[in-house]
Amino acid sequence: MHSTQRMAGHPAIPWETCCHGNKPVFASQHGGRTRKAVLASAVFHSPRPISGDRAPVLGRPAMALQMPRVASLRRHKPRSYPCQIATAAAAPGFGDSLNPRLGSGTAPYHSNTSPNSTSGGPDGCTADVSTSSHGNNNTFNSAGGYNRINNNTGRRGSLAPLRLVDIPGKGRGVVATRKLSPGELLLVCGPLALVQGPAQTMVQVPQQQSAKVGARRTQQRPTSVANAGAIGPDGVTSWVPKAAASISEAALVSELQRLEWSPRQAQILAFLYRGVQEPVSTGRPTPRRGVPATAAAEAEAADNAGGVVLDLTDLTDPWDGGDPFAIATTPSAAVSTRQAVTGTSLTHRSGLMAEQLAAVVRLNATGLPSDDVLLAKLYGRPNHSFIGLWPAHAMLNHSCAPNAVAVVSGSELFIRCCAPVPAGGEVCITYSGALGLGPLPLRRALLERNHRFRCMCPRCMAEERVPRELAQLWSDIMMLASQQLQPQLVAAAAALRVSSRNGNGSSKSGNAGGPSSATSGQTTTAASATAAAAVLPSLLDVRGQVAKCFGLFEETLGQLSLSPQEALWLQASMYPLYETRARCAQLITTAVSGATSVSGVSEETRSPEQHQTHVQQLELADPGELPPQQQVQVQQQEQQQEDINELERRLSEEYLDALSLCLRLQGAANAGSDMHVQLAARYDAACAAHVARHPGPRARQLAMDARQRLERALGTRYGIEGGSQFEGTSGGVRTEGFDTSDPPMAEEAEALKAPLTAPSLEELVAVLDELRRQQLQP
Ligand SMILES: C[S@@+](CC[C@H](N)C(=O)[O-])C[C@H]1O[C@@H](n2cnc3c(N)ncnc32)[C@H](O)[C@@H]1O
Repeated sequence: MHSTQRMAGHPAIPWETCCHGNKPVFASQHGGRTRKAVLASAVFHSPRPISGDRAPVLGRPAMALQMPRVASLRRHKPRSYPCQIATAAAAPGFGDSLNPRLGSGTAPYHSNTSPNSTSGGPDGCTADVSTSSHGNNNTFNSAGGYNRINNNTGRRGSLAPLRLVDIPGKGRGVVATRKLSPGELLLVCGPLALVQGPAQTMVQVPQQQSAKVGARRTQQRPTSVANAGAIGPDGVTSWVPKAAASISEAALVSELQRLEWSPRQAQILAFLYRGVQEPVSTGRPTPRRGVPATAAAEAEAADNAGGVVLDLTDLTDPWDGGDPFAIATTPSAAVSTRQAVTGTSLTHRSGLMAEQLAAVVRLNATGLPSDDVLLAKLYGRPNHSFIGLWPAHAMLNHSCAPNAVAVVSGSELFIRCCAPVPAGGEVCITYSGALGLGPLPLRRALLERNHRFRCMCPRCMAEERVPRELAQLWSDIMMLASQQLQPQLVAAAAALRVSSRNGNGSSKSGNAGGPSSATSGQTTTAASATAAAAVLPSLLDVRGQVAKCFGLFEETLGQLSLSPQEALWLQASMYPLYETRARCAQLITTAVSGATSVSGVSEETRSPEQHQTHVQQLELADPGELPPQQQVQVQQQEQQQEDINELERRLSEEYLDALSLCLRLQGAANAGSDMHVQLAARYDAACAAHVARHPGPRARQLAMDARQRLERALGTRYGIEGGSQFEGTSGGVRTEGFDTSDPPMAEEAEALKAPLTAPSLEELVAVLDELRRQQLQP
């Protein structure tokens, strides 16, 4: 099981001496005490080369790592496509969607990705902006108020002072005319058209095995931290319904063709189509993908939009309140894009032909395997896969360090600020989903391929300054992590699952049966402990390699002159490595727990009656009254237990540290995404389990810190009623900055509070707990 990949020139590392060749020393012939002693020494003496290893100096050949040459990043074919809404949402088959802009946010480096503190800095996209030729700024209240709410429900609209402008090199975009803060609700958008899949009431997470381990352990002793805060044995963290349907762009095109259009909706559509036609000149100009319009259609589209100035507020509620459009359901989704597009070349009522409608959809639509799971649960609604066109949302440009996040709930799309935006700064979302947590070449390739522009956001610019040799080294490290270390972890996790299943079965039979079944139960438990121990060498190997990669990466990062924010962004681009580290630490914790779950070979071979007597002796007898030989035995066992507890505490802290760093990186580059929230919830649960098992001031501090970070992540995505991190917000609607001396505005602000009241932290945490309980169910 040992990997042969080692850092060149590094001496054998101490823990290798604990493994005889490739054979684990934890084989059953070792006595319980011996096994534990070896186990403790193996883990305690594992290498700590994080800062100790020499880093290559700049210019040194990048391949300091001995690893198989792997396909270059550029040739690496991602398994799924980015989506416009930052999310980890990945559902089986969704990546097969015909829509290249849709699909899961699954990171390409691992078969399943887990889904980061909300420390994401300002986007800095303060590009020279000029007032839009399209924008009608009359409705904007320069006193700092929101724009009008133009619908019957009083829900949809622009809630912050935003302005639609022309941004050089990007077409149109949205800027803030005052400072915005994380958690602030910016836009509540209604769709122009929406296709939803069938209702999904079941939220299934392929993490059950890990959860079962947790359930079993809780019967024996306090919750294991590794299981309480699990990233999951396969790194799957998504709460997305399993049966999520794949909906193609074609379904949305059909829906656009089907709808009865008034001139207003036709204008909005033509307005969106203009974005398809306009050339983009950022960086290296790349060809736009817009389908050349026929002269007649172009003239008609121009006519429809011509002279009409649409503002952001005109786009937030295309159907003027309510849901006059019927939400289409999936049958039409079965139509392929080709059929839908070539089958009809009719000019649409908007003046656009089917090809042009398809281009509008391709460039502006958004779809996911599920709308927001947490909100659906909170409001008792089913989830739906969907593809929709929200025109106001479609005005937001992309940044790899987004400062806004979009959340779809039912037919509504909410946009919240997720990192501070200075007055005049551009408000950007990410189009990359989880793939945003990858390196520059990968992000660029995907954006160029799917969206036809070259991203020049501050994060990309910082990463562009990294010397070629280092970029190559980092890319090699990522390849090692994804192509070798992660598969090794997946195999180890599978072996642990099997061992825990055996252990689970044994404890049942031991409880239910008579003496003979108890004996067989103990034997199985011992076997499962041995199996858990057998996984450790492979895990320790991964841990050593990850630590070396980490040392190299962090040291080379230190050689660059970067601001703290830039350093965080670059670390976020190596997220898979950080995640591998956390996962490895988690699995080691689980394996060690499993390996130490029986207390020795002598116990294994005792008869049930002998065992019972022994337990009573240990628990009830005053050690002073025991015969000397037994006193020594009791002391030895107590010492062993202390050693194991200390080992578990250190491993648990190592896991929490790794998880904490992952959370920080999510906050820097993916704040307010569902991945961020899920990870924050896991960190919170893991810290709570840690403090239960290893109480003390440090553990309590960790738990408090985790709860604050969860609150921040939730507040960023959903807004929190009275959240401590979000002073100035009221029910998710920020009232500070509103000119309350203006009576109509104050009224509107008041009216908004009711329908948009944000959930409280308690409500959200209760839903998170409920989701976790569902995960624990077999
Ligand atoms: C959903 S639209 C955003 C609004 C668009 N700018 C418009 O005028 O209609 C997506 C398109 O905007 C442009 N875009 C978005 N983000 C960009 C960026 N960071 N740099 C350059 N172009 C960008 C690309 O042409 C992309 O295909």
